[in-house]
Amino acid sequence: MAMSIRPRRSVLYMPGSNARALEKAKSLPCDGVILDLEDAVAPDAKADARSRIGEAVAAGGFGAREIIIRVNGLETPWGHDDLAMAAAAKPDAILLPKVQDPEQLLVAGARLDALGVPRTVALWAMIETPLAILDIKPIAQSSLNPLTRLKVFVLGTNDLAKETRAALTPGRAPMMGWLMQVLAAGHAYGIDVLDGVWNQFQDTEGFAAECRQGVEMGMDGKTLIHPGQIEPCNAAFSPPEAEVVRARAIIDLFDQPENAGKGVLQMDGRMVERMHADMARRTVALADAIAANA
Ligand SMILES: CC(C)(COP(=O)(O)OP(=O)(O)OC[C@H]1O[C@@H](n2cnc3c(N)ncnc32)[C@H](O)[C@@H]1OP(=O)(O)O)[C@@H](O)C(=O)NCCC(=O)NCCSC(=O)C[C@H](O)C(=O)O
Ligand SMILES: [Mg+2]
Repeated sequence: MAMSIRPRRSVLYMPGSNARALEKAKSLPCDGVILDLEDAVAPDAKADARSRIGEAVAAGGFGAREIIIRVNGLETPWGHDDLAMAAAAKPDAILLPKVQDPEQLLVAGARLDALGVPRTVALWAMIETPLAILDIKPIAQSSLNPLTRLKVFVLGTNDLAKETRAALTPGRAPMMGWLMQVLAAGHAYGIDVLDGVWNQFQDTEGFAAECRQGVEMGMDGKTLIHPGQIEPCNAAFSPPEAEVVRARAIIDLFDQPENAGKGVLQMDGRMVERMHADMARRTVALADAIAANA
């Protein structure tokens, strides 16, 4: 059966207070856009930003890009108004900051149900506190309850650095264990995991290295802060053409009638098992979805 997959290679944050940036979102080649009401928007600008985002999302025009609204936490003075705006605007997803307990997702999900928001509007969770890392399995497991609408984890490496006092270094050695824990928990429950942002947006080499590292770790994509990061990020997170060709060959090999009952075969001197055919189907589905959105 054909696998369906939503590319989330490049997901760009835009401050909701920046009208020009919101308009730009309609033409940028990113897979998703996070319209931010949280950290990128000063307290005095939050009400205006909320109205601007509500109007922009309701008006549409974003094409195949996935539209996500990042609200303020429901424990802040702005969170409930943000959620009500997002409920009315119906983006593809609502991103909750600083999730560190399944209860936060259950509360937000129940509120969206009460507001009559269809469950096709997902909840995404920022993982950016030490408690979230320590409790990542129950948070991921809560996605089994449809009330939570949980589909994606977004790593907030800046907040994680602030809260843990770990340094954000090239190579990210101090954080690697935590990031891999989030990936293991997310992927165990079918949740996509998006890497954190690279702050030094003019350092293109450092950014490319961090993208490559994210791919090797198993990230589904990366969150971005500047339009200049989109194309290199898309390139890094797209399966290379040679890998797609090989993936199609593995699928064809297992589809041959003479191989129907076989669990292991050889191709070009390499062992391939049915698990490799499953991985190949994912690669092909991702490549096809990227091509369909191009
Ligand atoms: C980082 C920036 C403040 C840099 O802004 P600026 O100096 O204006 O950049 P440029 O002059 O190079 O901009 C060139 C043009 O591109 C537009 N632009 C810039 N950034 C964006 C963007 N994010 N989305 C859309 N368009 C953008 C500029 O308007 C210029 O356009 P034009 O005038 O037509 O030429 C800035 O890039 C920025 O604000 N970035 C986003 C910051 C943000 O959203 N931060 C919050 C999310 S990060 C975070 O919180 C992660 C997590 O929670 C954690 O804890 O880690
Ligand atoms: Mg943060």
